[in-house]
Amino acid sequence: MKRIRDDAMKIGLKAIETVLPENAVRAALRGGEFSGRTNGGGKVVLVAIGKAAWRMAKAASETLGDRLSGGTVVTKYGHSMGQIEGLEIFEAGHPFPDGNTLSGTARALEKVKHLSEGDTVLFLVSGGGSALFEKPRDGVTLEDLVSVTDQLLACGADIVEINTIRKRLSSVKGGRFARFVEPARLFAVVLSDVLGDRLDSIASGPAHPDGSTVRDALRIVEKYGLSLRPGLLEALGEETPKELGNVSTVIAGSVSALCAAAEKTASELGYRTLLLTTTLNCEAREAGSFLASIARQIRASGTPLQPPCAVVLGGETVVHLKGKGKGGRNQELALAAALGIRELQDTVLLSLGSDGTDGPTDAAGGLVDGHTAGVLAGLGMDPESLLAENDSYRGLDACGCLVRTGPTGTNVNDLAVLLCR
Ligand SMILES: O=C(O)C(=O)CO
Repeated sequence: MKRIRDDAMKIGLKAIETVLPENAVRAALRGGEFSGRTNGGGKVVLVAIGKAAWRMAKAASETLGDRLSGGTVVTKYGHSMGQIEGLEIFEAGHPFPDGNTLSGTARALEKVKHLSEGDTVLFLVSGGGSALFEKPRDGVTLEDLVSVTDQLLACGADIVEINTIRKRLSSVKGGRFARFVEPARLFAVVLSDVLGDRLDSIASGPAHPDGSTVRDALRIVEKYGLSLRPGLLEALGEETPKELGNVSTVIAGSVSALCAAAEKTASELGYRTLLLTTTLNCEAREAGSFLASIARQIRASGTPLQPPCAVVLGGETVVHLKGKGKGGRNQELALAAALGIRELQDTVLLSLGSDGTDGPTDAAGGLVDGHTAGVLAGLGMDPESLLAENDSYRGLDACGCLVRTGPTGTNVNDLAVLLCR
């Protein structure tokens, strides 16, 4: 089993490497679209927002050198790795915006305020941008934003719903930042952490026409019984830009790129590949059992693929916590799969978060095989009880099946790879 476990790790780590912010930004800036846009001269001013902002900005600064006329980076506390020549760096609150969010954003706006038609704003966007890039709409306070974010995070709303509300309380979200920089052009490089790569939802879409409407926003308020004071309801009633004429966008990293890279390595290692989905979004343990059923089918009848084969999935599963244990969605998926592939030879399942952090643990996910359930039983642990207690971390740790990568610096959802040799 060692060889196939090693193959799974190679596939997972190489896939993450492909979507590291540095690689993603360099590839986007070397592409013809950006060069074509900036060849005619004019200033290029950088604005980088999100958890990967520092690393994206560093790569842009190294790639563009003195073509950059300064800029601003706003990232989460602890995510800056020092000064970058010519750029101002702010660290700020996440998931709740704070005073630094507002001052970092104000500086960014200041620098792009008086640009002209031949100038370009290089806008580097990554997950977390909603909390880190903010200028509240007139009449909306920082305290309002914190209270609304708090309600939205607690009520079970998904990221598209959460950001539908955030956009309307903001002067920079929902396409309004792109309007602000007019007549300059804006070139956005986006590292997507939203399933389906909805550009109007990633970081609340500061430079993308907003696909959501006032009606959607009001429906969300009603659905979750949000308590908003009248001034905020008024802000929700104002429509966001639906068309922008000054923006080009490249999605430089996403779960699709993560999966494509996994398929490529698997195929180089001699596996037939099948990309099953890039929008996996169900309960983690159900995804694990489903993948185990596919493994059994492959072993029994060579369908849908003959071994050696790799089935690749991307997305983000959910866990509805019932127990008091410790774990994460990837670990729970792996543990459920371990039960289902019990005693299958040459079969492994890897599930890991591309950011290197799975739930409130130091692991990125789990790597299990046909022996894992038996090993757990030998240690006196019952996989079913571990699952019932949401205690996947303890079980996988005990049998050496946790994957620890440390923080990877990127964040494009999760990857699962089923390998059968
Ligand atoms: O809106 C955000 O900040 C997210 O993390 C989703 O992109």
